[in-house]
Amino acid sequence: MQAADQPLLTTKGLTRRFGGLVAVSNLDFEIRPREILGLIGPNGAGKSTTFNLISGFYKPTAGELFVFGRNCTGKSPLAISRMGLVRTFQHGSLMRSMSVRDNILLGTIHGVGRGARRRERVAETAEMLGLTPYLADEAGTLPHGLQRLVSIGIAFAARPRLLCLDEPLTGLNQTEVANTLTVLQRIRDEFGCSVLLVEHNMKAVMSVCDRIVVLHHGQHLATGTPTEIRANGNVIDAYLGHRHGH
Ligand SMILES: Nc1ncnc2c1ncn2[C@@H]1O[C@H](COP(=O)(O)OP(=O)(O)OP(=O)(O)O)[C@@H](O)[C@H]1O
Repeated sequence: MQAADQPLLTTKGLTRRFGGLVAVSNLDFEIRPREILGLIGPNGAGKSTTFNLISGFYKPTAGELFVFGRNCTGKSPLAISRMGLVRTFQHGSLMRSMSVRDNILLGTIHGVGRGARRRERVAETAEMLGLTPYLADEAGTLPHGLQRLVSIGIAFAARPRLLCLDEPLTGLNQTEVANTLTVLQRIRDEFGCSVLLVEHNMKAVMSVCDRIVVLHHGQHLATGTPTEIRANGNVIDAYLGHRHGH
């Protein structure tokens, strides 16, 4: 059993090179139970690379990755997702021609049980995300904001302990952003699930995250609460000074 306060994920010296370019350099950070952690940084800072490293899609050039206390360095995406770390993709993960119900059902393939249990899980997930009225609709016909929620629903239907979201707010209007942030808070508060949020919408990150990790040129620049990050001179110089309010 893991101690209640043991980090869900820890990286030690995580490094990824692409030829001569060091996309992520010697990165140490952790994700704690029941927290929404923002991962931010200017374009090219190394956020997506970090995201791909921790979900097993990229192998690190150096360094180690621990998931729930186990060394998972070099493990496959499937092995990592079966340990309870589930991710979404920047451009959505849904099957456009399938119903919302069948999309969410895809997220229950592993570890949920048989038919009735899976259907129950779909209903509970849809309720949680406000998708119940759309269960029979073809996913590709829904407004953009609802499609994003379906993608989150597919990932969350597996009831991960850590849900990793890659720019889930891109292209959403203000109402859709607010709605999605409420969903993320409920996922944390009601299910005790931690969330890793890679996101450019700074206002949203500042409002929803418990802690924020800032990358710059592949290097760790700062970690802190939103208040600490806002006041951090290095962050302001490197990033917020140019992009705050984006
Ligand atoms: N597959 C790859 N091959 C070569 N270089 C890559 C690859 N993926 C990323 N890079 C480079 O690594 C650096 C970090 O890129 P990454 O996509 O991780 O940054 P990011 O912070 O996610 O940027 P953005 O906010 O623009 O999505 C960039 O210089 C990028 O060009």
